[in-house]
Amino acid sequence: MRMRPEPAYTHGQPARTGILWINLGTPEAPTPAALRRYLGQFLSDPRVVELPRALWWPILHGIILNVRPRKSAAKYATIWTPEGSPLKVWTERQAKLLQGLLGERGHHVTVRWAMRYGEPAIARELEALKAAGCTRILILPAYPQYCAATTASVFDEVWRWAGGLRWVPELRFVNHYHDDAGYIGALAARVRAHWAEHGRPERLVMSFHGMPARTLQLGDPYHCECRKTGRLLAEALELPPEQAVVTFQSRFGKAKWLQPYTEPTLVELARQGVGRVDVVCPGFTADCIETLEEIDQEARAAFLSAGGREFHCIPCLNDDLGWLRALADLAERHLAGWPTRTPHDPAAAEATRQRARALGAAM
Ligand SMILES: C=CC1=C(C)c2cc3[nH]c(cc4nc(cc5[nH]c(cc1n2)c(C)c5CCC(=O)O)C(CCC(=O)O)=C4C)c(C)c3C=C
Ligand SMILES: [Fe+2]
Ligand SMILES: [Fe+2]
Repeated sequence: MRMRPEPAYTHGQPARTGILWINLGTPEAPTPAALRRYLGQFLSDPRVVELPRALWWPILHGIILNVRPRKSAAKYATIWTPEGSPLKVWTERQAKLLQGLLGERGHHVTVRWAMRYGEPAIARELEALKAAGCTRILILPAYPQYCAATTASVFDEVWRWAGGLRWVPELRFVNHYHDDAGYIGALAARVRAHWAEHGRPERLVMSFHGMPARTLQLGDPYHCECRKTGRLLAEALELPPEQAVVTFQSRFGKAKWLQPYTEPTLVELARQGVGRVDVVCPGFTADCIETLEEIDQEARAAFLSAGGREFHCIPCLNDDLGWLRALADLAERHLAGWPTRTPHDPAAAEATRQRARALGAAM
């Protein structure tokens, strides 16, 4: 194994703790070129498309990366903000707020954020935490439901980075929080706030990102965790089971995906005479193309043209304070045993800086 040389000036520095908040990633711009780069990286991940390379490569490079970037870019253009892609804007803001909340609680931790695909890359942010003296790092994916395609792929990337290090920090990984009481409570409060302003729907559709159906048979807990989140949210809202529906969106490719599918379910509800539906996407902790375009634009149009009267897309958790407090609670539980309330020692830090200067290191 080849290990990169590492600066010795961090030796003896008091242990610092870092948290890396990680989301999926998003294109740099709503353009075909940026989408080709993003989709190329995303769809080359063997955790995402589990086909043999010899079979998948010609399809990806011959068809998908020639057709999809233009179509997807046009969709991204409809949701783009002056600050960039919504997913990136929210993810960054969540990290800042988490840092603030943990600081208020007296924790000396450094929170940074990263994207699994594109920038800021996981390796770059882990490197930054290490350079800041973090010898303990909590890996916190922005996915409440565990899925091999998302959560495990984040872990792969962390291990890849650690594999090239001489001094590997202590690492902890948050696997999932689909049934966390704080997360469910924040979702329920979000839905209730919407209802307080807009009245109640006839059905609450809880739409999660889909996955190929075979991953359920192969042992991925994702489907079960989505169903459980859906059940707990319906219970928290005291909804009778017939008013709450769990569905799966964003089908990709020709294979069978987890069912029921979101859009056909909404069309069927409209045809049955359901006038108003509200859709909430509990698997997305931040609004993104999947919620702002696929649900709020495409699914809305499908429901209304099938005879539905009123369609509400409830915003994701984003920068909701109740949610961020729940996230801070979750982080605190996972940090247990790491002495994060020990203040940073200025004298030791100065000694480290002097040592670095003596070693000629750039600080
Ligand atoms: C929240 C969990 C997610 C799972 C599980 C997931 C699986 C999965 N996704 C694709 C293909 C695409 N997903 C796309 C966007 C996208 N996916 C998630 C989350 C999950 N994906 C998010 C948060 C986003 C939004 C990104 C953004 O920029 O806003 C896209 C890109 C958009 C498009 O071109 O349609 C694709 C493609 C597969 C194949 C898959 C599981 C096998
Ligand atoms: Fe996806
Ligand atoms: Fe989509």
